[in-house]
Amino acid sequence: MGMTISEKILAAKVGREKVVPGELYEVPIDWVLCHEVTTPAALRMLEARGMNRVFDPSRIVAIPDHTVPAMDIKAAKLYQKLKSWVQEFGIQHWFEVGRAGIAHVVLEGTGLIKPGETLVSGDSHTCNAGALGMFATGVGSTDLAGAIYSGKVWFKVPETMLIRVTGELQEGVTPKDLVLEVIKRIGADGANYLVMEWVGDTIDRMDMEGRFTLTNMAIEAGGKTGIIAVDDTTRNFLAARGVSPDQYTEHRSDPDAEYQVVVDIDASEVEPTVAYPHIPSNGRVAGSDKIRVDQAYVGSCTNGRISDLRDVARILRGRKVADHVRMIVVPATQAVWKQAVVEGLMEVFVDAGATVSYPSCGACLGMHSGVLGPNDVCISSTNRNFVGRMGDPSAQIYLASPATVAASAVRGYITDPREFNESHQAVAVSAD
Ligand SMILES: CC(C)[C@H](C(=O)O)[C@@H](O)C(=O)O
Ligand code: SF4
Repeated sequence: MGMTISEKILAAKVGREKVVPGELYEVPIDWVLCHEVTTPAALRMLEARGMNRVFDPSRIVAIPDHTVPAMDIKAAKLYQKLKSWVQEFGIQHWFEVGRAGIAHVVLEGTGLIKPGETLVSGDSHTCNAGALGMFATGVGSTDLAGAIYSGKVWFKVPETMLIRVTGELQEGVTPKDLVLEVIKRIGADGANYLVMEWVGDTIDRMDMEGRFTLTNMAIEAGGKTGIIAVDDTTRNFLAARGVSPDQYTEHRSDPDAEYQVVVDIDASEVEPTVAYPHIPSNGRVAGSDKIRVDQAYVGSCTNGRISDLRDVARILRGRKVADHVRMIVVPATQAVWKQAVVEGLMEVFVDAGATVSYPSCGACLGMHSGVLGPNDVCISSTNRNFVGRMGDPSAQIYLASPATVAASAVRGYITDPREFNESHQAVAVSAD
């Protein structure tokens, strides 16, 4: 029996020919990502036990992102705790506020993390990096403390769910719609402790940004992580960041690898999908119901990349956000922010009546820059719509693609973005 890509990565790391799902291993970790929300607790755990050390300062990446620039004194203290630790231990990869953004998106583009490697962080969306053909997963503060101290984490080798996607996505339908459709089909616990491995010609044609959106949301189906094998798209993405193939190991699943379950998706049947409150698996076709929105939010580690901002600008260009809607666009990183300036997207947002906020997690987790009030209705390009996630518990969060968020902002109610497709517009004009 062959092995899956994730089994091969774990086997290589523990120095064995083969690993089998269910086995427990202490796995060497190549990279530990630290942000200011969960790392301080791990550090305090180590300090309390007189174990205050780091396994390798060159293998730790520290990026404050959730509560920065600090919006209150508590946040300022979390940031200070992370930064003083970075300075004390000479953590090599420190990304200061103003030189970074959302940690997962910053990290994916650094050229530090590479195919075949292992990555952990005290953050559930660490699975994002799986699109680079690596084993990346979120851990709790205790495991994070262990990883910082020893460079190792215990894992039970997970089984894998194969998601096979074939065919063309329709115009106006994006990877976000695809992943919301998959989570709708399998359920919010459908991939519990499974690796979600994405294959098929749709994935082969997808750019890295779309692939990160897919692997990012593995945790929303309970997945241990998401993963996509290396191909030319991955190699070119890495080459653009100065990383050549001799610097990493490409693993791929054997044809006779064993999967716990296989999910087949015809991409051409996927529609713009909106996850209704209060769970990401509650998907329905965008525009099925006329739902008035108060806030339209574009950002997060799922959908705050430049291609997402382009999708939004395409719809907002020459149009206005509806009078009763406040629209907030949050570029995921400083690099995305700058690129949006260069491409003139910022002007489009401002002209349309949307505001732009600094790169951070912002309102994705109800921290700042767009926290929802009682009964607010928000259409959001983020990844979770749990009760109270973005603010008041009575607020309603609808998850969607950036295009759907933009279309809904313009109309003032949740709208199918295909209404803004060029072909659709042409038909509308000729019918006039
Ligand atoms: C703050 C952090 C622990 C949390 C996570 O683990 O995912 C956050 O990033 C989130 O998206 O809910
Ligand atoms: S952007 Fe949202 S989902 Fe991503 S790490 Fe930040 S809070 Fe978590």
